[in-house]
Amino acid sequence: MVARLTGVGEARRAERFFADQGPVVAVLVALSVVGSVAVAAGPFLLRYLVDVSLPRGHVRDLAWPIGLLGALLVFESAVLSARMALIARLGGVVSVRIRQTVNTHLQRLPFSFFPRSQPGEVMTVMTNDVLAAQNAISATVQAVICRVADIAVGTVVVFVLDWRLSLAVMVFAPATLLMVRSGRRRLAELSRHQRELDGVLMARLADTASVSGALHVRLFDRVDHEREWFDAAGAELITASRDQARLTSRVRFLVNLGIVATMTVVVALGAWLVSSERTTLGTVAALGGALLVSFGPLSSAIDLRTELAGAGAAFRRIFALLDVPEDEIRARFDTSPDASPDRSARRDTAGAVRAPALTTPRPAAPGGRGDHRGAGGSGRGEELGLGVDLALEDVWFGYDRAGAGGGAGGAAGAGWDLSGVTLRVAAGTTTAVVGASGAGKTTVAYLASGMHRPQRGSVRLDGVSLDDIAPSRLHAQVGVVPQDPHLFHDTIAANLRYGRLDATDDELLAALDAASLSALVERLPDGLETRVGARGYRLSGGERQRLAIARVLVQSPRVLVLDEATSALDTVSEAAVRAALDRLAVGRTCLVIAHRLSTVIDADRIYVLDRGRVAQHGTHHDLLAAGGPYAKLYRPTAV
Ligand SMILES: Nc1ncnc2c1ncn2[C@@H]1O[C@H](COP(=O)(O)OP(=O)(O)OP(=O)(O)O)[C@@H](O)[C@H]1O
Repeated sequence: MVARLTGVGEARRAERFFADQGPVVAVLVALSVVGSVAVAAGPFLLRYLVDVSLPRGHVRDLAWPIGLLGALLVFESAVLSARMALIARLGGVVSVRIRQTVNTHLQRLPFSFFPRSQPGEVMTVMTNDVLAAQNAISATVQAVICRVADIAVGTVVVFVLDWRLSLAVMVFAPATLLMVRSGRRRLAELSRHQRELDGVLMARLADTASVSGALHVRLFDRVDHEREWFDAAGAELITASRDQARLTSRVRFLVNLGIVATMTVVVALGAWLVSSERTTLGTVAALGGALLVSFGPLSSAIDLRTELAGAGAAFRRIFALLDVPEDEIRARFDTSPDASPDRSARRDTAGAVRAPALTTPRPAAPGGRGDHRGAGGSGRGEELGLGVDLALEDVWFGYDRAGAGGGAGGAAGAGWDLSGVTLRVAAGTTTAVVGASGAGKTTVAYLASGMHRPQRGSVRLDGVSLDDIAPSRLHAQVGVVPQDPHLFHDTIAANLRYGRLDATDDELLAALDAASLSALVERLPDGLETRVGARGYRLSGGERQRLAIARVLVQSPRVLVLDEATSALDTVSEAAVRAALDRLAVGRTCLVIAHRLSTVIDADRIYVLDRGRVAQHGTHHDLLAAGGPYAKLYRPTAV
């Protein structure tokens, strides 16, 4: 229904968002029929009033038809407001459904989607496009259910009143209807343009109004530049909406012209029929009333057309987002009820391989209750130093190949950011990855934590490929402290519980203590319940990093991936972060991405990356003694 009206094939898919709203639609249909029938009685009463009551000239003969007419109008108004309330409810349900579906889909997307997407793009879909879709669905339901009833009943009434006059209407009305169709393509084009501009505007706003965006706008004194950019884009948007309004009003004028022409013909023909006593004055008056009931919906069809043209572009964007393929591995292990009807990655539970046994006990969280996920042994104070080993085996990865289906094709070195990397971190040991900027160190961290999947080769935990481990299980085992840890705009406690939802306050305090943050939290007025501000900007850089470390302490994983960013900190902060990291690393399998060589001297093994390849590996002393890339990298820092 929506598809045909919008002229957008994808809109058919939107019908699923209100597929279970059958009862509401049924009540709407019933109300519409009742309302239209009530209105249909109006013209007959009018005819009686003009042809019978008025000539008699008695007040009592006028009173009851007028009273009944008034009562009918009141009844029709009540039906109309009930109808509007139901349509609003339907629209509300639909918009929430669309948002839920998009959100479910977003959470199931692979991480690689996000660095590629424009900031604010998703928000525009969630706000503007969902609103346009909601309005279109409400307008369509209104048009299709309610107005069809009005037009159908109106047409019958017109025929019953006088078939000759209604024939005149039948000749002119289709021409009026055709006018509604005029300018449809141009209107759709303008709507699409307007929506695109809107999207660009919102995306820029999301970028410049984010904490770091706002900081950089001010640091580079680009306040006027941003304002001018926004004003120029706004002016373009105004032009687009003015063009749209102009086109809509032109179509509306043509339609009104058609209605006036029809009415004129009806009045002229009616006058002739009355004067030649072939019909009564009351019939012509009643017919005029009935036509108003039928033509009213016709002229508002123009607004519907505008609404739907905009919705076509909105649906296209919503479904473009829903068509981004989900993370196949997550889909394979997902056992939740399928909330998204648009899942493109099929679930293949039969193909799901069991996760590794991972039976070795893992280190307990500081002051914590050990392994809470039943993935092996548990308990405070259990033997540390045991864990799982982590290995990258002949891993090939290219960002520009990600999402393109990977594949084995492509010559070595062409478009690969990692080429044939093999790297092992024995259980309970620390392995460091070093290399020049852009060598691929952070990419190794992404692969080791399953954020990106290699196109060739494999990443293994205890010999089991990450592809065969359910994401929930994998992320319980592998903790990551990224280069720029994200804190959510929530309390310290909530941020820490991102590590483990059921952690007790005591466990949180113990983790904060291990990260040397106890003093800070004690100083804060609301303690654990203090909000850290957008992205944690109410904390210092070092405090943010230590809070991120404490979060991973709460998570208490067996494998740790640390993408160090201590170079951004002053010496005191760095020492505090380093101490927290050391405490976090005890007894765990650690992969340290080192941006400063001074931090890796004690690592059990060091891998030197050079343009995505392993150039050397060994201990600090072996590598120094061997000369080569490591010695070259180390020397400048050893001064
Ligand atoms: N999201 C991305 N999309 C495309 N290319 C990327 C992306 N992220 C990184 N790269 C590219 O991959 C290569 C390796 O990047 P990576 O971030 O792993 O380097 P790094 O060794 O960690 O560098 P640094 O020490 O400067 O952080 C670089 O050439 C980089 O430009």
